[in-house]
Amino acid sequence: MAYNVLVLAAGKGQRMGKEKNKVLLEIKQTPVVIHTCQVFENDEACKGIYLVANKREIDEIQDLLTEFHITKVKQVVEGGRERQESVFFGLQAMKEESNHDPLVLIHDGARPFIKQKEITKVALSAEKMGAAILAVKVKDTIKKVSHHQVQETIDRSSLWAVQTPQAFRLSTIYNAHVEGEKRGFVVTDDASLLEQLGKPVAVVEGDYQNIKLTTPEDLILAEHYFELNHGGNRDADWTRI
Ligand SMILES: Nc1ccn([C@@H]2O[C@H](COP(=O)(O)OP(=O)(O)OP(=O)(O)O)[C@@H](O)[C@H]2O)c(=O)n1
Ligand SMILES: C[C@](O)(CO)[C@H](O)COP(=O)(O)O
Repeated sequence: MAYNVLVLAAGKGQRMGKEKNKVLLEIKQTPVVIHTCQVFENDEACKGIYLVANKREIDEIQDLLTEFHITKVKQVVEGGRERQESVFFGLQAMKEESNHDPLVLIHDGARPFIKQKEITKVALSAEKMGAAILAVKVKDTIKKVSHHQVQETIDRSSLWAVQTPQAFRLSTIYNAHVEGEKRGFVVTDDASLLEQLGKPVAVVEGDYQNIKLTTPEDLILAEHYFELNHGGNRDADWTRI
């Protein structure tokens, strides 16, 4: 099973509240997005990385890719205003370079703790089912709230928290983005486009450690996950940033 991966790094990281884009923050002197790319660089099933970045950060990211020997990057693509647009720009670049219909994994650059096991699981599921996502069962009680009043408690037995990578045939997800644009779909993940078009999406159990670095407290968790996975170096000094 071979695939190309689209790594998304063109956000602003506003919820993180730091001076720089959160995917450029460092864990042990290595930027988050490089940690993410290294996972795919080391996966022999990954045949190409397409990295989507902010226009003003492309040169910095190109230098980082060289410095950290990320050799599988085929293109660094300029992102869009929203994640959905960034994905579409990345898919367009991938489609222009592909002479076949490869499996494509779409992954948040802000999720550096993705593991090989989950990548393989979601890719194999998509190869079989056409589309697959990683998700983990929610652990909290979820309520619908309006004006600080509980409206409804949602039965959590069927609720899952969705992660990335999300995996598809390139033509499937590219066409879904085109159709979604035509119909004015606004989505926060790519599988939603297929769902709204009535197409099936398989769910593969993910790993709770595959967190998306979003708010400052995620950085504390990231430091511990890094130690857990890379040995006990406490070099991740978030106060430096
Ligand atoms: N226009 C955008 C927005 C987001 N992303 C990427 O999509 C992933 C998930 O998005 P999110 O966590 O929301 O990142 P930001 O948009 O940067 O965060 P915020 O909403 O706090 O600004 C991130 O790796 C982010 O870099 C992107 O490539 N292009
Ligand atoms: C794609 C995603 O990570 C799945 O949970 C999530 O939807 C991204 O949302 P964000 O607001 O762009 O971080």
